[in-house]
Amino acid sequence: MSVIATDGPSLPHQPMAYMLEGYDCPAILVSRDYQILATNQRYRQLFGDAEAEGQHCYRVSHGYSIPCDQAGEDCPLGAAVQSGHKERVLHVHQTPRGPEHVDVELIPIPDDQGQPQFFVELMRAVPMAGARAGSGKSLVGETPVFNQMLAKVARVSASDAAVLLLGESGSGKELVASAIHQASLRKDKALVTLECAGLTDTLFESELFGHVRGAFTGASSRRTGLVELADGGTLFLDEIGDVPLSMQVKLLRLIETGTYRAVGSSQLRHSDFRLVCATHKNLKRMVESGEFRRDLYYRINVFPLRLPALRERLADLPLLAKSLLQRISPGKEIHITGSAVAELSGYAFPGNIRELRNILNRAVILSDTNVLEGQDIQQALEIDWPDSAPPPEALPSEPLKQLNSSAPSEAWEAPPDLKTAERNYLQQLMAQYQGDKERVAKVAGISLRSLYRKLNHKLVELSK
Ligand SMILES: Nc1ncnc2c1ncn2[C@@H]1O[C@H](COP(=O)(O)OP(=O)(O)OP(=O)(O)O)[C@@H](O)[C@H]1O
Repeated sequence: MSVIATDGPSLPHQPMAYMLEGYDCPAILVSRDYQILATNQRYRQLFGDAEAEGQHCYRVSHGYSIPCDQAGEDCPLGAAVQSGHKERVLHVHQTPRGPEHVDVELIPIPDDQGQPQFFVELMRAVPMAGARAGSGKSLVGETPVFNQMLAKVARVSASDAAVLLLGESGSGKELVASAIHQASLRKDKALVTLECAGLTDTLFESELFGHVRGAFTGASSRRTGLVELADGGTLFLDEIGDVPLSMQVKLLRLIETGTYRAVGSSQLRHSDFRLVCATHKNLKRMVESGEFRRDLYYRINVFPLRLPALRERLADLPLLAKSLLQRISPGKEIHITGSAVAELSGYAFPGNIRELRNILNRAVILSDTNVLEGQDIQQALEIDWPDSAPPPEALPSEPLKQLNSSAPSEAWEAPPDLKTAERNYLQQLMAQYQGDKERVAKVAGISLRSLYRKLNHKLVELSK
């Protein structure tokens, strides 16, 4: 344990500082005015900052000069002062390894009057996600909307509740299902996936429940069902909205009782699995129109988790692009310029991250160098829509409506010129990061000076 010395003989927080070593995760003791009073060994091992003590937590963790809530982020300390209770939030912290997601828990320690006097801040790693390219993590992102989703993923993973992942195609539902499984107590058992789209009743039943030999023509041997394989682990039903009505009742019985019969068998079997389902369809509407069983809907929808579309987290584009480029060309360093990012940010991405990956892949193939410029992206986009025809399922969000049409039937507007797309992108980042220009410049991969120029801000502001 390490405690800061203050003037005078007594250190009122010293007994609490000793307590920090009792936690098996990084822990710090913070005063009401955000000063770090003590750190435990685990914190110093992982965050390595011997000089953290005496500094403000917002500077050490985020490099901010003002508390998080004043910088537009959730501040667990501010929240705990208000509530007097434990508060939890997911933040991206600076670490010696670069930015990392941290699940922060703040425990207020009251004084004699019951008012929060000190705070114990526990910081648990979030191994399922990365906030920098090259982190080796499959789930990448750092925008508030991504972090809010991640916080829910981290929470629900610890439970055994059925999760319903809702999101457009390519937004990462399968990846999140895998992250939930990997972070759960069932991680040492199987994660078994059934893609429900396009299955006939017979196929759905035999895939899920298995069949005995001779159950139907062509069943020459016994087949183990996915439900049996998922015993002890997680069953992931992708595109649950595509399960035929006739099969929904069998699924309901399985979920309610954990029991099933293999096709052609009268023997009742049992399987203990955690259920995760996903769909890009509006199940609620399907329930109303009678296409999806209401009772099944409530069974699978214990914990709904909405995945943001890529166009809702455009500020993640540079990070995602860098990370995907590493996956596309392992071992080869491919750089992406600000103009390429600006070009991408003018696009609506109906196919989300999967589509981003395809566009980057195409751009890499088309480019003669290892630097992707705006024109490479433009070319890659044109290959996809040579006639300037709109992607059929394009559903841009509000900020992008001016760039592309939202309804397939509406006339498609050409994207704006590159300069406008670039300015839109930078303005979106400015809004996202509450006007923190240094952060915006870093995220956009341009110098602070270029940022001012591109936003038409007077350079004189730089000296402020
Ligand atoms: N946050 C993320 N960070 C990095 N890569 C991501 C992220 N989310 C998704 N991807 C990548 O995007 C692609 C599509 O993801 P995934 O298959 O999980 O989407 P999906 O929502 O399940 O799509 P569908 O509904 O079409 O099945 C994959 O290559 C995945 O690795």
